[in-house]
Amino acid sequence: QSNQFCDAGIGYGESACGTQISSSKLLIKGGTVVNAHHQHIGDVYIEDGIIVAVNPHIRVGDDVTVIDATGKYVMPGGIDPHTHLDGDGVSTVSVDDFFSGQAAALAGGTTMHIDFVMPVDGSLTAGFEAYEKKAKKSCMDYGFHMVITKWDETVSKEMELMVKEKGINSFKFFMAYKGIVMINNELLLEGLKKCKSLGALAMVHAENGDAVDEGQKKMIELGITGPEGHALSRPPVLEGEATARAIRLANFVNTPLYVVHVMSIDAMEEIAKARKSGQRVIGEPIVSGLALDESWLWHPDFETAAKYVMSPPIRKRGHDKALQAALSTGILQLVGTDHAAFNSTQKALGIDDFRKIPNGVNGIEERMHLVWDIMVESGQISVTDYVRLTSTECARIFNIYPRKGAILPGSDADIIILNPNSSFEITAKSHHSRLDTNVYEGRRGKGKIEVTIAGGRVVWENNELKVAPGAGRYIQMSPFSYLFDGLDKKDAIYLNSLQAPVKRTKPST
Ligand SMILES: NC(=O)NCCC(=O)O
Ligand SMILES: [Zn+2]
Ligand SMILES: [Zn+2]
Repeated sequence: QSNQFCDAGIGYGESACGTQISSSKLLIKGGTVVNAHHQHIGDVYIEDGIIVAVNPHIRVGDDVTVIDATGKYVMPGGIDPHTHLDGDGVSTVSVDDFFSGQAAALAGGTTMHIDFVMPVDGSLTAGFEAYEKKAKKSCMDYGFHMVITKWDETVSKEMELMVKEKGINSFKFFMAYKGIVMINNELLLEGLKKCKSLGALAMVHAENGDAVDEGQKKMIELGITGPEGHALSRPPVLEGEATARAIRLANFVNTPLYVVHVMSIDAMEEIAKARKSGQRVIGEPIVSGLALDESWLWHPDFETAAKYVMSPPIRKRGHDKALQAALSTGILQLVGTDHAAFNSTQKALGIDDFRKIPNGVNGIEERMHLVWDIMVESGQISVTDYVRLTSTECARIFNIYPRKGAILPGSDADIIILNPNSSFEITAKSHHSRLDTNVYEGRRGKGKIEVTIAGGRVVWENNELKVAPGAGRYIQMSPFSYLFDGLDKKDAIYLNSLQAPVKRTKPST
């Protein structure tokens, strides 16, 4: 398999890179075109990066590049709602930047991702500018969420600026990582209120950070310093508690909530309960939570065990199956990756103390294949469901549908062609991430993404990547997605119910 993209580490320029196929007119012929609500056999015609027509038979001239998709699925490119490219760990920076991470994504059928911007010294503006710079080398489209780590008038004003001028429509709050980025209930409440007023989606990393801190100290006292201590120190109950708390506070404020990386039955059941009661809560499992179990953390080889350290931890067998079932029944709505790539040398920072192992696993390249294999091949979901969970629902939640997440006239030409009769194999040797390891090493499955088209250009074909830095665009996302529809009515009903204060007589003296 050729690895034909330019490596930022060895100094690249446009001329050194594989050039992206330049034909501005493409016809994808005879495939099964799948959208979230419908599938049919047909042709897709693309001009200048936009889908122009989707019809049973489209005739074109000689100047059009034709791709035969007979017997294959033609679907919207994946959108990964949760990545950390070029991301700051506590003591080290992840190895995949906006070029290598995106190249890997494209090889795996993902054509857009939404990354988390960390503020710089508490400043959202400085954080945004830093990520704008990091993302200059992008070879696919991307958007940003913004992390909130402190609260004051400046942060509140900057949130407004991010939404009104910078195209950000979601803010993330860490309920864990005590002493680093963890926020308390008071800040979470302020943040939820501000999000509501801006029509921005509040997102939470839901673990009880105080209890995690306690759990970590206990493990070290017991002499459990290896990667298994990571799982033992932050059990599912702490994820369930924080998820429940965030859900209740969002309910109190009457604003939608997005729970990132749902890893446990405990958290999933809180989301199920809230959704059943009518609350607008979105649950995002990630591919590692669907595909792996915690037993790896007990592996006798440190390097092997450490590569599975992420937070919340990958759980015991049984949680994976429950999360899959929750996806198939609509309790959970979309799948992310939380791609945060730290290599073996970086993971070895925690050789004597699991608390120092950088948190994060790969997934940006593997998500689309694994979700197909685990969910579609197993018969748990339909092909239309697959499109919804990997692309369309993300586009809807972050208000970029139908520009993204659909194969419709007028949509961006971000498309994959998947051959259900072919197979994939995952290895660190052949993957496109800069990581020297892969948590899915050796995994095989059915269904292979043979072609990826991003912005109307064929960037992955015949196991070859043809990408160039600078081709990706920043996608601005506007506030007030469908999740906000009608919320004001609930507020009005509540306010009306307060209009009749109780008339009390004063006690006679
Ligand atoms: N998840 C993880 O372990 N690392 C990335 C940061 C986060 O999302 O918590
Ligand atoms: Zn997180
Ligand atoms: Zn994350």
